[in-house]
Amino acid sequence: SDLNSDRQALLDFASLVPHTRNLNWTYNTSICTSWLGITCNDNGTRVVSIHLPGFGLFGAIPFNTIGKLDALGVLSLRSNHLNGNLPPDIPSIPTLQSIYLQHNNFSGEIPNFLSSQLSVLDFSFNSFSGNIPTSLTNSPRLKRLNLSYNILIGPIPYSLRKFPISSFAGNSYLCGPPLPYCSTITLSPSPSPSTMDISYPPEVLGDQNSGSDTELKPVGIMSIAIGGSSILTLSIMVFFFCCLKKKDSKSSGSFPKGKAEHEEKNELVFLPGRSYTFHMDDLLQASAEVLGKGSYGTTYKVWLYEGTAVVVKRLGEVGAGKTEFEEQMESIGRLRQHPNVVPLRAYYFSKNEKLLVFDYAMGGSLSGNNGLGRTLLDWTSRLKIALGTAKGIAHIHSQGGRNFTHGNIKSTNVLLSPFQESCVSDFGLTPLSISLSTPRAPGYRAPEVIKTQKVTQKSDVYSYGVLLLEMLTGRDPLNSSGQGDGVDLPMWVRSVVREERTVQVFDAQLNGYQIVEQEMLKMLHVALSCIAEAPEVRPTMSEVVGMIEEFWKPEMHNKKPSSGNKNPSSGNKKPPS
Ligand SMILES: Nc1ncnc2c1ncn2[C@@H]1O[C@H](COP(=O)(O)OP(=O)(O)OP(=O)(O)O)[C@@H](O)[C@H]1O
Repeated sequence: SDLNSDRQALLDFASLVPHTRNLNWTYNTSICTSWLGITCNDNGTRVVSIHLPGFGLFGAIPFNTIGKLDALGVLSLRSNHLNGNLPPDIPSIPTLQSIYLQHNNFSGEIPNFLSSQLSVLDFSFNSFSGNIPTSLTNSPRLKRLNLSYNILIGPIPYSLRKFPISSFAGNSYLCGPPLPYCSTITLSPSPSPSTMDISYPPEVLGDQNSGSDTELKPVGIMSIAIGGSSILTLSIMVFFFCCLKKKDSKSSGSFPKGKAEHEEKNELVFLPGRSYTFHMDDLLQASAEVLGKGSYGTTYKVWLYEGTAVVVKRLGEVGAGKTEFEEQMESIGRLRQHPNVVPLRAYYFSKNEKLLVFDYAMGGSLSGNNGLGRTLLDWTSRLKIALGTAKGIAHIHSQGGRNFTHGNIKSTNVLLSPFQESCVSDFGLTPLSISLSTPRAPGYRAPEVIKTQKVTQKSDVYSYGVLLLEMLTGRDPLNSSGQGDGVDLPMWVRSVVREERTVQVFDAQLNGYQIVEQEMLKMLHVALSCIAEAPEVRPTMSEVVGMIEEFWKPEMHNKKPSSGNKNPSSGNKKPPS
C-alpha cells in the first residue's frame, strides 16, 4: 500500500457516503496538505488519521474502503448520522489507536477488536446492543473507553472495571462494577438517553451532571478526595465546531465564518517557555469531559493525543478587550514556573470565545468536588497542602508585582498532585473584569472586598486564612459554619475561640492526636492573623510561609509521623489557648 492506494480508498469512501458538508477531496489536490480532515505521516507517504466530525455523513460506513487504510492511527467520524452495523474490518486495522464514533446511529453488536494498538475507543451515544465483546478486554493499551448511552447488556468484563462509571452510564441493562452488581435488576445510574440530547449546550450538560449525581457534589473538606474519576464523559466538539473557526488553508473553504471572525487570527497563543505543541485543531478534535462550572465559566478536561490531558476553561463574558486581555495573559505568562502554581499554557481570544488552557492536575481539587473517589486527608497532608498553597500564592505575589493578585483563592482552586503536593490555579483573572455568572466565592472574600469590589494581595491573605480555617474545621466556608445557621466561618471560629472552646473548632476527624493538637493550634493562630479585619494588620504571604515553617517542615515530618501517634487521652483535653 502507498499514498495512491490511500487516496483511492478515501475517494471511494467519499463517493459512497452522502455528506451535507463539502469535502474538498479531489484527485488533483495534495491529499496530505489540502484534503479536509486528513493527516499524513511526517514524510507524507501514508494517511494516518481521518477526522470528519460533524460533516453530516449519512448511511453506513463502506468498510471495504476505510479498511484498506492500513497505516491509519486515528479514525474520528463522530457526531454524524452514520448507521448500520460495524463489520470487523475497521477494528482489525493493525495500526488503529483511536476510534471515535460517538454520537451516530450505529446499531448491532460491537465487533471483536483485533488491533493490539487500540488505546481510545469512544462509541458513546449510539444504539449498540448485546454484550461488551471480550476482545476489548485483550487490548493492553486501552486507556480510554466510552460505551455510555447505548443499549448494551450483561456484566462488564472484569478487566474493564478499571474504567469509570461514565464509560458505561446510560446502558440500562449493563451491570457489575463499576456499576451496581448484577444480582439485582439495575436501573441506569445516570439520566436516560432521552434527557441527554446532543443539542444541549455543554453548560446544560454540565449542570445536569452535577445536579443529577449527588455523589459528585462538593461536600467540603471533610471529604477531601483522591482517587478515580466518575464524571460523565462528554464530547464538547460539537460546541467547539459551532463556536470556533479554523484558520489554516485546509479548512478555510469549508467552515462557515462570520464576518468579524474572519478577520481574527484564531489560533491558540502559547505562553513563552512552555513546552506543549498542540494546536487549536487538536483541541477541536479531542474529546472532553465537563469538570465543573465556576464563576468564570465552564471548565473541561480535554484529551489530546497520546493520552495527554489539559484543562480548558471557557470563560463566560469578559469585560476586557483584546489588548487588555492579552496584556493580562502576558503578565500571567511572565511568572516563573513554580511547583505550587498551575501554569497557564495557552489562551485563545476571539470575539465570541475566550479559552484558557492549563495543565491537568491529577489529584483533583482540595474540595473534592471533581468526582474523584474520596478519602479523608490526615493532618499531615493538610499541613503539606497549606504550606504548598502559601508558597504558591507568595510566589504569585512576589513575581507578579505589587498589584498582581490571585483574586480567587478557595478550595476548588487548590489542586493536588497524586502525592498531595498542592498547586494554586485560576489566578490573575480578576482584572479582566469578567462579569460573573455566579458571585465569586463569597465565603472567602475579605470584608473590604465586599465593600469595594477590589482585590489586593492582602485580600488574598484573608482568603487564604479562610482556606486554612476550612482545613482546620472541616467546614465549608461557602456554606457558613456548616451548621446551616447562616454564620460565616471566620466569625464562627472567632466566637468559639473567644469563649475558650478552641478545641471545638477543629475537625472532629483529626481529634485525639497530641502532637497534631499543638500543630493545629499554631495553624489556627496563623489563620486568625490572616483573617484580621484590617488589611494592614494581616501578614504578607511570604510571612505566612515563614510562620508555618517555624513549626513545621515536610522533611521534619518524614522522620516524625505526627498524625500516627494517637494519644487517646488528649482528645477531650482543653488545649492551652
Ligand atoms: N487544572 C485543573 N486540573 C484539574 N482539575 C481542575 C483544574 N482546573 C479546575 N479544575 C476543577 O474543575 C472544576 C471546575 O473548575 P472551575 O475553575 O470552573 O470552577 P471553580 O473552581 O469552582 O470556580 P471558579 O471559576 O471561581 O474558579 C473544579 O472542581 C476544579 O477543581
